Amino acid sequence: MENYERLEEIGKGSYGSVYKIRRKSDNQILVWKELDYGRMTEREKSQVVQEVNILSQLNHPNIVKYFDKIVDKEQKKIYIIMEYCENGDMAQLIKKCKTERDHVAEDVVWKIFVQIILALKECHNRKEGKVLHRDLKPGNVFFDIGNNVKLGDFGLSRILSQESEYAHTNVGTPYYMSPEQINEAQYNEKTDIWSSGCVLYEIIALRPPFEASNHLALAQKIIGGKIERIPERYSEDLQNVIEWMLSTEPEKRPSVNELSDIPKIKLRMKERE
Ligand SMILES: CN(C)CCCNS(=O)(=O)c1cccc(Nc2nc(OCC3CCCCC3)c3[nH]cnc3n2)c1
Repeated sequence: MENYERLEEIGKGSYGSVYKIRRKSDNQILVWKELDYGRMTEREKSQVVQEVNILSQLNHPNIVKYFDKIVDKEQKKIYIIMEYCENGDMAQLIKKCKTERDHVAEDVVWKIFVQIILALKECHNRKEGKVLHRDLKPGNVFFDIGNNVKLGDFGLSRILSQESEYAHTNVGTPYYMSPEQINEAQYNEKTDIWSSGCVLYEIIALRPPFEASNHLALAQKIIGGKIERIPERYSEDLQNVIEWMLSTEPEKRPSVNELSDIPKIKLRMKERE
């Protein structure tokens, strides 16, 4: 802890507080996420260790970098030290576009989309075994100082295993819940594809693909699978890829490899090599 100076709180995740910190050795600005394991079962604690180990192995320009962990036995807290993304999260960008009645230009949408797919490719195609994000949403897509996309909180959401009370604290509306999750089927990489489709839709339409005033109506819309066409200014290509990602049946959704073969995506991936 003495290696770091705690600066201001950035916000509260479903697992605990997120602080901006300064590493004293080189004045680098980072963040730490506090995880209170005081009320966790032995199984949950071993899951945290396992998830943090996976996080430490993920090394990709479009995934928030994990640096270190500090275990405070007295306070029963784990501090996960990660890369700080100066330009905030996509939820803020969407809010800004809405208030300024300004849309994100189509080529910017493709640039963001390509980086999300590159991050998912790193995880879904990982040779030591695929890693699922499990909680993709605008609040988990960050931008660094160069406006590069950084997917955050990989695996952290799995740390909140279903039975732990933490998992139910994030009381937000489950806009991004996939049909299979509603039917309590198994979560798999196609579920990450679904939520990425929801994120993409929201950057474009500045609202989620499915909205309702209560969870039941929302679930019916999600299972119904009908989505309004994205604003006319955006191309058919964009509409088609979103519809493909939001197929109600997981098998019908594209894998990250199939998405990478779409010409407009393939082209931009080459540009980034
Ligand atoms: C309280 N709200 C208004 C949000 C205010 C704050 N906006 S914001 O959009 O998150 C924001 C603003 C500027 C910089 C950053 N950088 C940042 N944030 C992280 O997590 C944010 C945290 C995630 C869980 C929920 C709470 C917030 C990171 N995780 C790893 N690297 C991170 N870099 C974020």
